[in-house]
Amino acid sequence: MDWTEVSVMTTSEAVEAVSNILMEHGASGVSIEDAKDFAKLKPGRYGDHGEIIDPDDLTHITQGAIVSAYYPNNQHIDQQAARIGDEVRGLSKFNLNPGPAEITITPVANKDWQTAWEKYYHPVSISRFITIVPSWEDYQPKSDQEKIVRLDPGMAFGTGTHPTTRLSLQALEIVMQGNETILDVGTGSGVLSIAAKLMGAGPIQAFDVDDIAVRSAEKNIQLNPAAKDIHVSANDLLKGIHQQVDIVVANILAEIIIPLVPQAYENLKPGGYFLTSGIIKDKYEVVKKQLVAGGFQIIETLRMKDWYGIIAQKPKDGD
Ligand SMILES: C[S@@+](CC[C@H](N)C(=O)[O-])C[C@H]1O[C@@H](n2cnc3c(N)ncnc32)[C@H](O)[C@@H]1O
Repeated sequence: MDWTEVSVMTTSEAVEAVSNILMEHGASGVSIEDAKDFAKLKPGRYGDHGEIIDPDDLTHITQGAIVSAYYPNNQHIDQQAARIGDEVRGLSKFNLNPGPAEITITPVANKDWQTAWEKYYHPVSISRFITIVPSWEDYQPKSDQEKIVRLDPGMAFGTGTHPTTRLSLQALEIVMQGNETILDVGTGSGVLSIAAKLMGAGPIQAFDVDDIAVRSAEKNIQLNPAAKDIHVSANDLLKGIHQQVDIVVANILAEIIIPLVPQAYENLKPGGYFLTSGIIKDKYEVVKKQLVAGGFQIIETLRMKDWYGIIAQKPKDGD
């Protein structure tokens, strides 16, 4: 498989947010070159191979930062890179300086990357019952209880291996008992909706603001016949949606979860759960505060590496 490297020229302060944007677009990891890191290097320190380092001898950028990610080639990469650029420039709304936000696209046709891709997409047991299997892998469940989600993530986020997806699946497993109605906001590859269906959910509606994600989720639903009645559509969060469901699940960046809080509250039955993930450590307190201010009770916090997920509940009548 051929790959494309997408690099973003930004500022040191925006590195984390830009990395999140690249991950949201389906990257499995990012590499960061930050001028600040080079500035911290002291002459005479030992390098990885025992050599003495003189920072002046290293080729490096002298200002700002470059965040790069790799995506499998597809015909939408130019549009996707343009959207990444727009989102990076949009960081100024959150008082983060995006810097030049210049995007560079470089094709990478390299066998090593192919190996990395295959290594990354082996079947992965994501929770007690759910195993995610790449659509091209032959895999037989090891027990009757093991539920298989077949996925071809393409350019949409949601291979199942990212900690934020795992936290969302764990939260679903904790609250679900069967037949719940669910709204999946920011469905990406559709992974959470499909897994929820296999865990016995009732009607599910999945939304994503990105048309590529909507198409990817629809394709993945077809790969999983048990999930064929999931309804996917393009929508900005839950704008214009007025329902009364048992669960709203959203694995989206903290900044985007905040405007979703009142919409989720409105769309939940009393006693319904709002499951949020995609919350990086620094943003956990802010999101928690917004949930409480929005009327939710915090039931449980889940954590994996630097990522947090929150199980919040709309109070039952009389609570
Ligand atoms: C981190 S990915 C999560 C994908 C998948 N649900 C998972 O858990 O792996 C976040 C998704 O939210 C979508 N998204 C971002 N902003 C959104 C918005 N305002 N409304 C709906 N979806 C949005 C992105 O396009 C992306 O597919």
